[in-house]
Amino acid sequence: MDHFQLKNGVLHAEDIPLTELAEIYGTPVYIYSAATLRRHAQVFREALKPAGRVHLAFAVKANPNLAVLNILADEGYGADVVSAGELNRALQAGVAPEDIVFSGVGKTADEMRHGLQTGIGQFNIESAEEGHELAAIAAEMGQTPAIALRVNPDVDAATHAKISTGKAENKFGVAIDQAPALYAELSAKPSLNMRGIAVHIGSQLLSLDPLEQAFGKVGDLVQTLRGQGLTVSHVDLGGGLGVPYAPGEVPPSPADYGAMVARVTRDWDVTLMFEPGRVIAGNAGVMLTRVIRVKQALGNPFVVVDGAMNDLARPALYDAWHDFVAVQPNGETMAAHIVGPVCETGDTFARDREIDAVAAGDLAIFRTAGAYGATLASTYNSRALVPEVLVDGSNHALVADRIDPATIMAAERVPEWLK
Ligand SMILES: Cc1ncc(COP(=O)(O)O)c(C=O)c1O
Ligand SMILES: N[C@@H](CCCC[NH3+])C(=O)O
Repeated sequence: MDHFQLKNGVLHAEDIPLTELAEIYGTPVYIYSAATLRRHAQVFREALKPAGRVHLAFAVKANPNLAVLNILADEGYGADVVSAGELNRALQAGVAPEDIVFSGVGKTADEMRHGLQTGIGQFNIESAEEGHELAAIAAEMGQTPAIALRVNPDVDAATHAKISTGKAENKFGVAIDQAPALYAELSAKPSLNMRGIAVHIGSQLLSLDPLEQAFGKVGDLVQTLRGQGLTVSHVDLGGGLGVPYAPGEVPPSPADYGAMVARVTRDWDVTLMFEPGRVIAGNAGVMLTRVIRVKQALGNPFVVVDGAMNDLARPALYDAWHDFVAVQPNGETMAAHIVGPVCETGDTFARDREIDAVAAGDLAIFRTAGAYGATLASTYNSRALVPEVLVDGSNHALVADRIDPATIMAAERVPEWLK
């Protein structure tokens, strides 16, 4: 069920009209629905019931807001983190250290120490170099962290090139053919508890086939490793499940995903781990924006909104589609380009799109902005950092301030010698 719905002609977030939220918090602003987050967390968990022993870790990168993480921690989710900053957020939100998985190709020595001091549940290591470095640091600290080796199965996830991670040319993981030798080498290190394999081939996947192909290769690897007398008790299958953005886009349902996972992993006898991000948070958020003006042009008019590429970067980065919907639709439509005020041609949300008719001063939302939305925001063009609001039934609260350019400027210095 969609928690952003029209009631009496006005789009609401749960029980609150978006007109009211715009009045209170200003625009542009991200609005999250707590009910949607909880429901998605529950649906995903339910979908994986047939797969047996599972550990769910929300991919913090998708939406690191502390209020969002609190909700997911309450739903029993651990956290998949890729930096000390994300690790600290997860801890602050109440995620137990043992439920935290540390992924990423570029963990620094300091970040490894921090993870070890904190007692996180698992490091997913992505190279021989990283494995040796972590072994040395763990030995120094007298620890034996649990480790999964992330493999690169060389499978085409059929998603945007910039969010594909499982092809041989991508920087992620160890080539799957090299995994047996490296796994054996690292298993011999007394300071590492080698316990599993991790895989994540990309994000916004719209077909289960590449996932099934990758998981099949991982299953073969598990057999090979066990055949070598090595222990494999955990397999982390990553995230990646897509969400519908554009009309006609139909991603596999969590239930279909769960059924495929259960079928492919039936004989593995491991604890399965998952790192969902977008499927939990994507549809739980919208970006609310106000039309500054409608500029007539040679072709279709430009609808200039007060949200920009620095607030919602996905269209500029990946040519991504986000539905644009008027908060108080009048039943008419118009063909237009939707653009922000930033001085880049790439600050374009849509071209020649048939949208709800809007005029200067009207409110509208970009849908499906709860994942990789606010977290990718910047202050480019000295714009404010976009704020975030959480709605929970008839409650609403600012969960991330609008950081204005003066605050950013206050953190800058002109050296004495230039004065
Ligand atoms: C290692 C890892 N795990 C999990 C995720 C979350 O992916 P998604 O948001 O597509 O579920 C990502 C991002 O693609 C990732 O790189
Ligand atoms: N930022 C990307 C997803 C990146 C996934 C990171 N592993 C997006 O908005 O689609």
